[in-house]
Amino acid sequence: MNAPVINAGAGPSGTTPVDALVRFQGVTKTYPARRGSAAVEALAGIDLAVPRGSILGVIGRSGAGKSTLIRLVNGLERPTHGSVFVDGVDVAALAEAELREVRRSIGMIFQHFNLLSSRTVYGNAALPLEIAGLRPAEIRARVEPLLDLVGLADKRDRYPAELSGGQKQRVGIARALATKPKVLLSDEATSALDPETTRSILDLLGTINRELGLTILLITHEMVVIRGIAHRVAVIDGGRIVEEGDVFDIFTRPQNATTRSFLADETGRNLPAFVAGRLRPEPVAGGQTVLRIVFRGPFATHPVLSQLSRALGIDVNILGGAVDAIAGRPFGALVVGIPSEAAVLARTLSFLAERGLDREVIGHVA
Ligand SMILES: Nc1ncnc2c1ncn2[C@@H]1O[C@H](COP(=O)(O)OP(=O)(O)OP(=O)(O)O)[C@@H](O)[C@H]1O
Repeated sequence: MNAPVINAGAGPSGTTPVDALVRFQGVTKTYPARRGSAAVEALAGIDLAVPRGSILGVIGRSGAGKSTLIRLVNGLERPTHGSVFVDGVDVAALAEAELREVRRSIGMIFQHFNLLSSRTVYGNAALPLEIAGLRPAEIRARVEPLLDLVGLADKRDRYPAELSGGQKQRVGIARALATKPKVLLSDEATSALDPETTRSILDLLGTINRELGLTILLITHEMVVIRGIAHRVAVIDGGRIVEEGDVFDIFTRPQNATTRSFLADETGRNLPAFVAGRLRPEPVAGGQTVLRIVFRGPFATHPVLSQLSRALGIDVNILGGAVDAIAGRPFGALVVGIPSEAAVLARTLSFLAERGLDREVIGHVA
């Protein structure tokens, strides 16, 4: 197979073919017309690689095509055109019996956990191994360390009804790992959980990725999931990948409108209401020009605003923003007001440019 060369961060400036554990190549999925409803093109022209050992997050709104994408990986759906490779095997070309074999190398966790209420924690985690025909001693040797890994060793004889949502998802993770999969598919696995529990489940998935080297493909509608765990992100909208790249790059320099809207609350892109309501396109005499300044990496911790204020002899008014870390790297987006004189604006923009900061004039206020 001639692997297409794409930039997935695995080599210098995108010149190295990615060692993809999962690869979508020219994938289109059209659900045929049914009585009373037209055909739906759920996915169109998807080219996407999940590099081996990495975590790729796919984010999109409801109906964007996320579930379809993930169901193509385990062969629950077949593409209308194109191929989906899992470790080099085109799952779309497999007969049902071969597909069952490949599915053993794919673990999956779900939004609503999908546990059997009549089975204990141990019984749920052991289920795929029972189905695969392993002996009880082999099953025990596999499941007990997994219950330790997910922090549920002391709950092994409890039933799902006795567990919290986070604990249920930990059982789901143990069950997904039982067959030693090559890839873990996560379908909105934290969407039913509160923020703190979400954090702990994401931490667990991060640990599993690092310690077991497990490749993870996750779909979500929450940017917090992407920033918490993913190395790379693909933004899907209307069945197409509209933006894809390193999480820090996409968070700090989003190019696409859909990406920007997902990021609005995350990274200080939303203007405070008291500014947004007063914004005008033209400068106002005696007023302020409103700028958004993006600090990336080491610049996030530099006292650039006080330097700007001193160098130009102006007041810099902080109107909003956020300073945080994304994928472990410092990042800030601040909205500031400076005196709205053309000369001040020109000098401010060149001051910021000299320091390598991204800057954007948003408008003017009285
Ligand atoms: N089995 C099906 N038959 C017909 N249309 C379908 C089928 N499954 C999904 N679709 C349609 O395909 C499009 C993509 O759906 P999909 O479930 O993949 O999106 P999604 O991003 O996962 O949405 P959500 O977050 O709401 O689950 C939608 O327009 C949906 O209505």
